Amino acid sequence: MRSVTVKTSATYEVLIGSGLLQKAGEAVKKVISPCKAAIVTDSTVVHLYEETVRKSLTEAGFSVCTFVFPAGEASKNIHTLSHLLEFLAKEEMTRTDMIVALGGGVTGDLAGFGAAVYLRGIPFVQIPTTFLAAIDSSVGGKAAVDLEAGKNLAGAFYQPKLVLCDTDVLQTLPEVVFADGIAEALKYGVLGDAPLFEKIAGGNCRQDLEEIIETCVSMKRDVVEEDEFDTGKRQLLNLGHTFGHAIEQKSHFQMTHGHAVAIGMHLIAKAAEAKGIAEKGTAATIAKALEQNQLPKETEFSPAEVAEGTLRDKKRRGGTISFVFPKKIGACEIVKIPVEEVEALAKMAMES
Ligand SMILES: NC(=O)c1ccc[n+]([C@@H]2O[C@H](COP(=O)([O-])OP(=O)(O)OC[C@H]3O[C@@H](n4cnc5c(N)ncnc54)[C@H](O)[C@@H]3O)[C@@H](O)[C@H]2O)c1
Ligand SMILES: O=C(O)C(=O)C[C@@H](O)[C@H](O)[C@H](O)COP(=O)(O)O
Ligand SMILES: [Zn+2]
Repeated sequence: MRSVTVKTSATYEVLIGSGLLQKAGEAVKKVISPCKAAIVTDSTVVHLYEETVRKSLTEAGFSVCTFVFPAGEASKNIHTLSHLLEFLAKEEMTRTDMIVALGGGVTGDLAGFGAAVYLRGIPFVQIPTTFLAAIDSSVGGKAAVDLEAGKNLAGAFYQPKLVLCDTDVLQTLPEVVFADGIAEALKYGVLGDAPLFEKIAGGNCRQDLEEIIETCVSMKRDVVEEDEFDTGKRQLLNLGHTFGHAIEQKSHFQMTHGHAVAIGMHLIAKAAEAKGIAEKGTAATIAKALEQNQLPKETEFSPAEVAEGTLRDKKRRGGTISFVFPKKIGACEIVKIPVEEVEALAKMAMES
């Protein structure tokens, strides 16, 4: 088993390895005394892993209730959050009780936000079950729901007490969902680790899962420890997300996050090359890696539509929006773009 320690406003362990679901109760008990545990999970994961986690928690002395919501991004909204909060209240959960987020990034973001606001904050644990959640969303404390107006527009920074990443559960992931995680893993490669990018681009990442998860989580840990509240360096983790989030919102959240990030990363690499920021060939290298992993690289939306969605990005400060531009595979920089130039940038990205 591997372990990464994250030291932010709260300090916690990310445990990565096989068989962790069965040991969840004992692992959680080391950081939270036996109490009432609300497992939050979706309509797919509940049938796969809820029983194992429930049994393990019960054997360790926790009493368990379960909140289930319909799987998918379309559930990551204020209505599901409201149902979750009413459920917690009905279950008479108190400040010493806890939430266990069992699922992908949608579950983690929703449950984390619920934990942050219910009674102004109760403890929570992340048990990621997608590759994307394992390498990215379960760590760092960003919790949110989408608004119709845009992605993750209501949320909080709220760190978990523990992250249990059981690599066995990734075996049941459909390839298309696994590919969502590959898009975020490629992001970590483009941001700062060219060998990681090469390994993932080759399309064999199911073989080195533990190592890849540890590498990505460690990179995220380094960034989040320096800038927990997203005022500077952490914005680098938004590579591909500025256009990507706009595409998700324009698709009414039908396109998955990882697929939208894949397109966003390719588009911004093309724009960076056209502006002379990125080394020639960077966008083509990213395009090839996406193709080899069955990920999309272009959008049907127009530059005007993408630009319109982009204006709601959280990196907007008054008249400018910060974009993350690749310089080459393994290095990126943040550049402020005036709001009125965003459509031209999107056009440059789509037409080059
Ligand atoms: N908080 C953060 O830092 C952060 C980082 C990256 C992404 N995110 C968010 O994460 C979300 C995307 O997460 P996701 O890609 O995990 O999507 P998801 O949670 O919707 O999971 C994808 C699908 O896989 C199913 N599933 C989950 N685990 C499974 C398993 N082990 N076997 C079979 N099926 C399984 C789910 O039921 C779902 O249908 C987006 O909302 C995105 O904004 C947040
Ligand atoms: O943790 C971060 O910081 C990230 O940016 C990771 C992203 O992969 C993730 O999708 C995040 O939720 C996007 O953040 P947002 O602040 O733009 O909503
Ligand atoms: Zn993301």
